[in-house]
Order: sequence, then C-alpha cells, then structure tokens
Amino acid sequence: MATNSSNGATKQPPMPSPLRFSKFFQSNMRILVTGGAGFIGSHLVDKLMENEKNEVIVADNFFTGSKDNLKKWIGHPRFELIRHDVTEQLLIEVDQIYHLACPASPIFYKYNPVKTIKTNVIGTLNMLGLAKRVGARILLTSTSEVYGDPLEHPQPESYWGNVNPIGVRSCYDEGKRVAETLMFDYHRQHGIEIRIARIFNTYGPRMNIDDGRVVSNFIAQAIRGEPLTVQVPGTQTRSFCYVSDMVDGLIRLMEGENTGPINIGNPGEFTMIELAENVKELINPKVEINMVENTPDDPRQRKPDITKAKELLGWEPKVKLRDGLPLMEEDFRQRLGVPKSN
Ligand SMILES: NC(=O)c1ccc[n+]([C@@H]2O[C@H](COP(=O)([O-])OP(=O)(O)OC[C@H]3O[C@@H](n4cnc5c(N)ncnc54)[C@H](O)[C@@H]3O)[C@@H](O)[C@H]2O)c1
Ligand SMILES: O=C(O)[C@H]1O[C@H](OP(=O)(O)OP(=O)(O)OC[C@H]2O[C@@H](n3ccc(=O)[nH]c3=O)[C@H](O)[C@@H]2O)[C@H](O)[C@@H](O)[C@@H]1O
Repeated sequence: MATNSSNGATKQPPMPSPLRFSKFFQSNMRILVTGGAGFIGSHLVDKLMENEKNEVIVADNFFTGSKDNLKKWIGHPRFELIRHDVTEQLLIEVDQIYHLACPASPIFYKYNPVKTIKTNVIGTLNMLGLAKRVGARILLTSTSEVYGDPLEHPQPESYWGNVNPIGVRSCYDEGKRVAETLMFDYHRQHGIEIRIARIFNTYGPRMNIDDGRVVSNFIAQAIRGEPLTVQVPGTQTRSFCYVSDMVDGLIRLMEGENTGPINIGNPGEFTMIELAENVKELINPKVEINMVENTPDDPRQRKPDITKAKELLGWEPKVKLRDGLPLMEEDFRQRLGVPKSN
C-alpha cells in the first residue's frame, strides 16, 4: 500500500521480510539499538526489555559505551549484544532500528573528527540500507546541535540553523545534519519508515563520569571537592532533560506515525553559572566556582520549542532539574565510592 509521507511523497514501502508474517514474528518485535551500550541507549534498552514481546539486539563498538551499562541483560533470552562498528555493514533481520551510535560528548566526538563524521554518514547509510533490506522502521537520534549557535530562540523544528561547516564541532553538527538528509532521502526515494528525534542536552545516571559534559563534570567535581569549572562567559544557556523523560519521548516517536524531526528536550533554560550554583547548593556548598576558558563555536543559547512533541506525541518532560540532579548525584557517589557525609 503506497504511503503518503509528511512531505507529500508517495512510495511503496519495501516488502518486509517474510519472517514478519511468520508465527514467530507475531509474538515478537525484533529491535536493534545501535549505541545501546551508551548513556541514553542503555536506559532505552531497559525500557524496551520491560515489554515481553520485545527482543532487543544491541550493536556497539564500545568507543564511549560500556558492557557494564547492560550487565543485567547479558544472557537474557530476549537480549543479544554484538560488538560492531556501524561504519561496517550489518545484516540482521529486525523490525525496528533505534540508531543512537555516535559519541555524544564534545571531548569524544572531537577526539577523532573523521571517525565521528564517518559514524554519522556511513553509519547512518548502513543502517538505512539495513532498514530498506528488511523493511524495518528506523529512528535517528539527531541533536539540537543541528541548530548550531541559534539566531532563533527558542528553537522550533522549522529553524534551519546557524552552523559552522568547517569548525571543530562540524564533524558532529554537520554529520548529524547529513544523517537527517539521508533519512529523508531514503524516505522519499524508497518509502522507508523514518523517525527523527532532535535531542537536547540530556543527563542522568550512567553518564560517563569524566566524559567532559557539563552536568557530569559539575557533579563529579562537587563530590570530589574540586572547583566547578564554568567555561566563559558562563551566561551561555542550556536546557536539561532527564534521561527517563528522553527515553519515553523516543519510544513515543518510534511508535507514532510522524516522521519528525521533533525536538525532544526540557524547555527549562539555565545559564552555566546558574547550573553551577544549583550543583554547589545541592551537593557541596563549600566548593568553589572557577571561570575557565571555553572551546571554539560553543553555542551561546539553546532551548527547545516542544510544541510538536506535545501535540504530535502527547509528550512533555516530567522531571525538573532540581529533582533529577539528586538522582545523578546518588549514582555518581555510588560509582565514585564517596558516600554523602551528614
Ligand atoms: N546525551 C545528550 O545530551 C545527547 C544530546 C543530543 C543527541 N544525543 C545523541 O544521542 C545518542 C546517544 O547519546 P549518548 O549521550 O548516549 O552518548 P554515548 O556516547 O553515551 O553513547 C553513544 C554509544 O554509541 C557507541 N558508538 C559510538 N560510535 C560507534 C560506532 N561507530 N559504531 C557502533 N557504536 C558506536 C558508543 O560506544 C556508545 O555506546 C547519540 O547519537 C548522540 O548524538 C545525545
Ligand atoms: O544537547 C545537545 O544537542 C548537545 O548537548 C551536548 O553538547 P554541549 O551542549 O556542548 O554539552 P556540554 O559539553 O555539556 O557543554 C554545555 C555547556 O557547558 C559548558 N561547560 C561544559 C563543561 C564544563 O566543565 N563547564 C562548562 O561550563 C560548555 O561551555 C557549554 O556551554 C552534548 O554533548 C551533545 O552530544 C549534544 O548533541
């Protein structure tokens, strides 16, 4: 049956594998999560595994993720973990693909910029090729970085962005923009069922303690009694979404009928100085706050317009920053072996 996509193209979706009509399929949804050993991915796997009709397969090269994040599922009959780099082809029968494989921390995606853009371009091409081959629906975790250093605030999905094509962040920002382009080209040309989430800053347990992102940095510094490193000017803003809200939004997008792109994030906007003050008050009132240098092309402001998520997904974030930070502090204290002193 031809499908009418949100941009008017009509294409016959590819015939799915005969397996999908087999007795086996009717009892199971086979879901591939690339990057599933990572921060968001492992929480997504936890949620997907709660549904006994789901079989989950994680493909991950462990560049920034860890088997430790998935230890409770290894050996489970409905779970498989494959060490695989998405820049290489992967041929497996699946019904849905959550494509999260990409380093998210600026420190890591700048570490090997060529690999980052290969992961976003060739990795997404490989996953779209798999989706076409087996008739799977595919969701891409894009990013608010596609808006660059936004001149429109808050950012709606209709904003085309203000991105440096040759900067030190371009491997990620432009890589994700090309990934979105590829998703829509496969949708228009081959009728692939696509979903695009533009994820805004997300935080929560299982973030890498030293991955350099602001929330994980401030919490680890406060617990260790080190100065909180606010990168100049300190008045730049971000909006922080707790990971359980993020996972709920991703699943609603996959299960819904809208291609996106749809912003998924918490519109609660804070400057980095306000964030540091919140962490200081919450975790360690004695800790100092130091201003340190920043990196090139750091966006000055970021806040999602989540009208589409509310209207099309019936989604909005529930966890406020003041409630999410303590959950992350508890996780970091346990992993750092630094109990809270009374
Ligand atoms: N966390 C955020 O604030 C945020 C914001 C916007 C977008 N995103 C996107 O969400 C996704 C997940 O982010 P995260 O915060 O969980 O990051 P993360 O770094 O914790 O997870 C990424 C996972 O992908 C894996 N990976 C990286 N390159 C790979 C490759 N070539 N082949 C296979 N696996 C590979 C890593 O090992 C890791 O397990 C990413 O696509 C990221 O761009 C995250
Ligand atoms: O939400 C998004 O779309 C993006 O958010 C983050 O990117 P970024 O906002 O640069 O994340 P951080 O590295 O956490 O920096 C946030 C702000 O905090 C500042 N910062 C960072 C670290 C630090 O120790 N101190 C500090 O003040 C940075 O200068 C920046 O202004 C993620 O790392 C990206 O993967 C993601 O795509």
